[in-house]
This record gives sequence, structure tokens and C-alpha cells, in this order.
Amino acid sequence: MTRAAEDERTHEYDVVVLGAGPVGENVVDRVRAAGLSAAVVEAELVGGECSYWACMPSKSLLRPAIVRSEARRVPGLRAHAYGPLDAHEVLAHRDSVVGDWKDDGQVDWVRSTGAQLYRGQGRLYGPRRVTVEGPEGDRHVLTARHAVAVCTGSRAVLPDLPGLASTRPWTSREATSSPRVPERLVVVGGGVVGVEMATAWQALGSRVTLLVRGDGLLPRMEPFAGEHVAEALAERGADVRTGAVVSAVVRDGSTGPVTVVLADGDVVEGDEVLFATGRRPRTEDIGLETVGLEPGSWLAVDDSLRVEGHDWLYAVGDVNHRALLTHQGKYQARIAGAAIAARAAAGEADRADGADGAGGAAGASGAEAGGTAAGAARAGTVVGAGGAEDAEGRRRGGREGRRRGGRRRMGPYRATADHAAVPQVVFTDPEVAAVGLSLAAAQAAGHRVRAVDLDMTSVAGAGLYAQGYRGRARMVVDRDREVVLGVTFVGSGVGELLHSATVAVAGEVPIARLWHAVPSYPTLSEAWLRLLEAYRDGAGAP
Ligand SMILES: Cc1cc2nc3c(=O)[nH]c(=O)nc-3n(C[C@H](O)[C@H](O)[C@H](O)COP(=O)(O)OP(=O)(O)OC[C@H]3O[C@@H](n4cnc5c(N)ncnc54)[C@H](O)[C@@H]3O)c2cc1C
Ligand SMILES: NC(=O)c1ccc[n+]([C@@H]2O[C@H](COP(=O)([O-])OP(=O)(O)OC[C@H]3O[C@@H](n4cnc5c(N)ncnc54)[C@H](O)[C@@H]3O)[C@@H](O)[C@H]2O)c1
Repeated sequence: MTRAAEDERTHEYDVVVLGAGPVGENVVDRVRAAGLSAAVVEAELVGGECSYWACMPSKSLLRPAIVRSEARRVPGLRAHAYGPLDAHEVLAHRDSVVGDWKDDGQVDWVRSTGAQLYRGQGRLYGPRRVTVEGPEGDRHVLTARHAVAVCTGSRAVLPDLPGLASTRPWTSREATSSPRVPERLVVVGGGVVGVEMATAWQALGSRVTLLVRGDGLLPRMEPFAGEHVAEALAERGADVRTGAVVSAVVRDGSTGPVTVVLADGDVVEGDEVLFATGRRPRTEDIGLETVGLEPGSWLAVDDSLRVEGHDWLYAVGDVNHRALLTHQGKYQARIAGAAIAARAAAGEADRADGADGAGGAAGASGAEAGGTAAGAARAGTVVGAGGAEDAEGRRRGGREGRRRGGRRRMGPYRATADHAAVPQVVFTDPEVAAVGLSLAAAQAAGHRVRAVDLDMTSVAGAGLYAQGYRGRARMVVDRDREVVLGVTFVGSGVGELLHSATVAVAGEVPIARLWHAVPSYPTLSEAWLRLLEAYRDGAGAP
């Protein structure tokens, strides 16, 4: 294409967003709400991995498994909940949940925001410029007056085993989109994808072998979480093997069974093998080299989600490797959108003021709540990174400053929750719900802590929820500040309990105040009461 032709297709926007997954969509939403013009570039489906090959299809596969299992423990229903799941119906429902892998609805939503959607592979092309190679060979050059936000997500990693690709292993994509239930499924990896997909396919009728190279499942969580999930999977017929290191995978012909060879010489046969062995960033082909960054790398950011050393470049969601979760990426997107809008409004003043030292932006507290760029400009002065809240903190002076100790100050332009209050629900049977730091993580971070544990059967609501309820909870308390650093619940229905813990951890609610948050009787929430009692009575270690 000649330079002239290229220029004909050059378009200028305030903000250009690369990737229209849940995170890119939320950046668009926030910057449009602030009155900025925006373009978003999508290479595959608007809605991203989460909508089509991750959260939504996986949870639609898991929901029937979990409900059936709970119904089997509720008197009066038990007899009706035996027998197999209707796999055909479950898969058809999954297909409808993902819109049959069509994105019309989400495209309509993007258009309703007034943002311009470009289909094709987007690549950085020097500072503030993005090229788009469209599906018909069309090419566009987009320039961003204020910011480019890279929201390109992550993809599954396959281990470096000779000939693995030719055996056509499943990754999370196939595990969430398969049109049929394999008779035998070998799952490699005991992280979240591994345990959720083992749970789903086992319930749908597959004979599952779960191969875990370490000594337990869900290794980043409290150890009892993985123990409960492993025990339940085994009771339901799955073969869970720890210390199982895969050394080779061979498929018989193109459609025959798969043989997985372990380092100790053992072999496991299956009809499909799923590698649930982690993620890598989708940054290998997005032009990072044109702005001095390493292709294929995770993009490190400050708390306003800005890439270090580039005042116009943001990396939001999975791609920055802070927390590979949709809700956390959307949180980051709200903050990045607010920061972009506030910086755009403050213009040169922001940069001149050096506000970015602490991830800063102009001090407009309303920007995150949908305030306009003009509104941010009206709020006027650049008060530093934390915006209005920081200014307020300074007014309250030394005492408040001391009470805050080494804590990170919150504010509308800082993704502080990424460091201390990331919630996650693992939709297994039983569920695992955790927020903040595990005991081991809190100790490693140097906190002086006490952890109190609870057998969930001591909660009256648990016995009503399901007969033979099994579960456990742990609360990790900072002994110096008497606030909760982390909570983990395991048991049926605990996912819906998690937000109470997230509020306690993110809000740094003192233990003495938590006593006044009275849980209703007889709900699972009374786990809180039992944990507070255990803490008051001096239980727990260390
Ligand atoms: C099996 C599975 C289940 C999961 N379940 C949950 C769950 O229950 N809850 C939860 O919170 N999280 C879950 N996650 C994690 C969640 O899917 C991710 O955290 C989330 O999708 C990240 O959103 P994102 O927008 O950053 O990236 P993505 O969703 O990956 O979106 C990135 C988008 O960018 C596009 N793109 C990439 N490169 C380019 C380019 N060069 N040009 C244009 N477009 C590009 C992609 O096509 C994609 O649409 C799950 C993950 C997996 C694998
Ligand atoms: N419900 C949810 O919130 C949910 C569900 C699914 C995925 N996710 C997110 O998606 C991300 C990816 O999940 P994931 O399970 O793929 O990654 P993960 O990092 O959680 O787990 C991968 C596991 O595979 C193991 N592993 C790595 N290489 C291996 C190898 N060669 N052989 C055997 N084991 C190996 C690792 O030790 C690890 O335990 C997670 O960070 C998670 O946050 C969230």
C-alpha cells in the first residue's frame, strides 16, 4: 500500500483499545462515559475469551453438576437426582450461553457506546499508533490523542513435549467448546481450569484421570481447599494422581486414543487429553518491538495500569499478569478508564506536575462514577495520584497518616485491590471461595498473623443447606492491626458468601467492628460468627 493510500485510512481517536474482551469493553465504556472518542480493535469475537471459551461456557457446564450433587443431599429430592445428566441438553444450553460463538449482541453493545469497532489484528506501530489488518486485507492506521490500552488477554500454554501439537491436545478452548463428551478424559494440571473441567466432564459422563505434578490441587490456595476438591473428585469416580509428571503424549492415528506417558514409566490412556497448564500473554504479535518492549512478554504496569516508561500506553486485564480473572480485569478497566479521562482533561498539567510518581491522575473523584472529562477538568487541580481521597487524607494530617501505616492508599485511579483483595470462586463441588492472602502468603509477606479455622458443619445453616455438608473456612488476621487479611471458604454454596469477605478485606474492617455485622440465622454466613468467636477465644495458629 502506498503512503498516500495508507493515509486515506488513518483515523484519529482520543483512545484506542486493543482487544474487545470483557476488559477492553469496560475500558471503552469508561472512556466513552467520560466523553472521549474511542476505537476498539478485535481479532476474533467481541466479548473475548471469557464469553466464548472460558468463564461463561465453563460455568454453564458446571452448574448442572453442582445442582445435581446438592439435590442428592436434600431430603425429598434425593431419589429424583440420581441418574445421569442429560449431556445433550447441557451442551445445547452451553452453546446458547455463548451465543453459538457469534458476537452480534456484543457488537451491538459496542456500537451503542458510540465507539468505533475495527475487526482484525491490531498492532502497535510506534507511540500512539495502531495498525489494523482487517479480514479482507484492508488496513487502517489509528492514532490515539491520549492513550492506547492493550487488553489482548492471554492464551493457554502447552508444555514443551516432543510432537505434542500433532496429538491435538485439548486446551481450555476445546474443554469449554467440545460438542461431545469423551468417554475417557485425561486432565493435566491441578490449577483452576484443571479442577473445574475435571469436575464438569466427570459429571457429564467422562471417566476422568487428573494428573498433577505437585503434591496437591489448587496450590496457590489454602492447602485444605485442594484436599477437599481432590477427595470429592475421587469419591465421584475420578482418578486423581499427584506427583504425576507427563513425559510424552502419543495419539494412535488421527482419531484413535491418546496415551499419556508419565516420568515414572506409568501410562494413562484417554480419548482426549486436556492440558490445563497455565497461560501466556497474547503479546507476541502486537508490535511491542516498535515501542521498545519485548514481544511475548507480560506488560508490567503501575497502579493506574500504565506501562512503565510510556505515558500513553496502558495494559489492562490478563495481559498485565496481575490477576487473571474477569472481575479483576474489569475493575482495572474502570480505574484505567478513569485515569485516562482525568489525565486527558488535565492535559499537560498532569505531566508537568509529575503526578504519575504514584500512578497519578488529576484529582476528580467523580470520574470513575461516570464523570465527564470536562467534569474532571472542572475539578481542576492535580492533587496527585489518589485524587480527592488523598487530599482528604492529607487534610486529616499526621494521626491519620500514621494509622494508615504501610498500607497502600486507595483512590479512583489506583488498582490497589490487585495487591491485597483479589476474590476468586472455583466452581467445583464443593466450591472454593477465597479472597486476600492465604496464611502462607501472609507470612511470606512479613505480616504477624493468626489464622483461625472452622469446620463448616458447626454452622446451623450448613446442615439445612445439604445433609452431610462438608466444608471448612479459614480467616487470616493481621495481629498488629486487627484486620482480616484473607478468608477462604470451602463447601457447597460458599461462592455467594465471598463478597462479605471481600468487603471485610478490601475495607480493612477492624475485627471489633465485624462483630456488629450480624449474620442472619440460619444461613451459611454464620461462618463469620464462628470465625470471630474462635479468634476471640484465642484459637488458631501461630
Ligand atoms: C477455562 C477458563 C475459565 C475461566 N473462568 C473464569 C471465571 O469463572 N471467572 C473469572 O473471573 N475468570 C475466569 N477465567 C479467566 C478469564 O477468562 C480472563 O481473566 C478474562 O477473559 C480476561 O479478560 P481480558 O479481556 O483481559 O482478555 P480476553 O478475554 O482474553 O480478551 C482479549 C481479547 O483481545 C483480542 N485480541 C488479542 N490480540 C489482539 C490483537 N492483536 N488485535 C485485536 N484483538 C486482539 C482477543 O481476540 C480477545 O477477544 C477463566 C479462564 C479460563 C481459561
Ligand atoms: N473460576 C475461576 O475464577 C477461574 C476458572 C478458570 C480459570 N481461571 C483463571 O485462569 C487462569 C489460568 O488457569 P490455569 O488452571 O490454566 O492456570 P493455573 O496457573 O491456575 O494452573 C496451572 C497448573 O498447571 C501446572 N502445570 C504447569 N505446567 C505443567 C506441566 N508441564 N505439567 C503438569 N502441570 C503443569 C501448574 O503447576 C499449575 O498448578 C488462572 O490464573 C485462573 O485465575 C479462573
